[in-house]
Amino acid sequence: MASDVSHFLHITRKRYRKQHQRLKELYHENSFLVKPDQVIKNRPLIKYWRKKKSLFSKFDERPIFLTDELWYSVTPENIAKFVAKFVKASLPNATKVLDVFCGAGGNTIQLALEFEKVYGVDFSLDHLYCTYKNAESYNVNDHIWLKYGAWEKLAEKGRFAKIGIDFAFGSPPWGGPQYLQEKSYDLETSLKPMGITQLLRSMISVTPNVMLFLPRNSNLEQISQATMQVLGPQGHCRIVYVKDNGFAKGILCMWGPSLVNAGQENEETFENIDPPPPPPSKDTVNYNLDG
Ligand SMILES: C[S@@+](CC[C@H](N)C(=O)[O-])C[C@H]1O[C@@H](n2cnc3c(N)ncnc32)[C@H](O)[C@@H]1O
Repeated sequence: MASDVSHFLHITRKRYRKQHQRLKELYHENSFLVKPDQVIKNRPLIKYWRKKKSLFSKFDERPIFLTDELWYSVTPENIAKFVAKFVKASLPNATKVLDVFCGAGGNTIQLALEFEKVYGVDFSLDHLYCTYKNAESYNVNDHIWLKYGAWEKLAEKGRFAKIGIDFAFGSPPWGGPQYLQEKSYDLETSLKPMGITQLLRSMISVTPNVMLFLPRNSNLEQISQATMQVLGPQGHCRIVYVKDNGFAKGILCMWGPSLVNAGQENEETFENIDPPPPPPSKDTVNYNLDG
């Protein structure tokens, strides 16, 4: 379905004139469209180009839009699909969900395939535009509502506190591919735009059901500390290690009783995330997704 420019200009209000104009230009120039014969000049991006269909399975069928930064920061489709299906199974009555750092829409799109309304936030207009265009390629653009702005400011103003968000997801910037150079990733100083305690607090102010996608070498002690600081000594966090084709991709940290108690408590390892998992149940001990 082709959209006209008026369909996504709600990303910026008329009063943000510069951003409004920029969005119109991006649209008219079809900016950031990845062409099939594109020459990737930025060498570190070549490895992402080679596995582009793991980022968006529709790469060869439908137009996909990515900035250089998004090539390495978009959530691969099978992980995003797993997240969306896991949340749907844990919170079957949820209707409104929030993706705090929506980037290229990897998570927003999969959430929109499961839930009625997905709010996406990003402080990059180029990225919001990519989210919208990619959502169009997956025919879910009518389910998404995009908000331009820095999350810390929107949270401080309580922008999403009163609209009844059922679940909030966040894949915050890890600081580029060099995040693995730290033996133990410091979640208070390396995570952007704020440390884990502040980020969790800001998301919990919107909904009790929160999930973050974080580096696999994250300092778990800091997650425990953040949980206690924000939720008190009785607070619980569940950590799921995500592996794809045998490679650890990151961890999913979740808060809120429905997410924490779905399936088994404590830690699990998820192997090869395609095909999507069965709905979590109390009886499930480990999800073996190797097929
Ligand atoms: C790791 S990417 C998210 C990838 C996304 N989940 C996807 O699948 O495409 C992080 C995103 O957060 C955005 N971002 C960084 N700091 C932000 C802030 N303070 N407020 C809102 N968005 C921010 C960046 O522009 C980037 O698009």
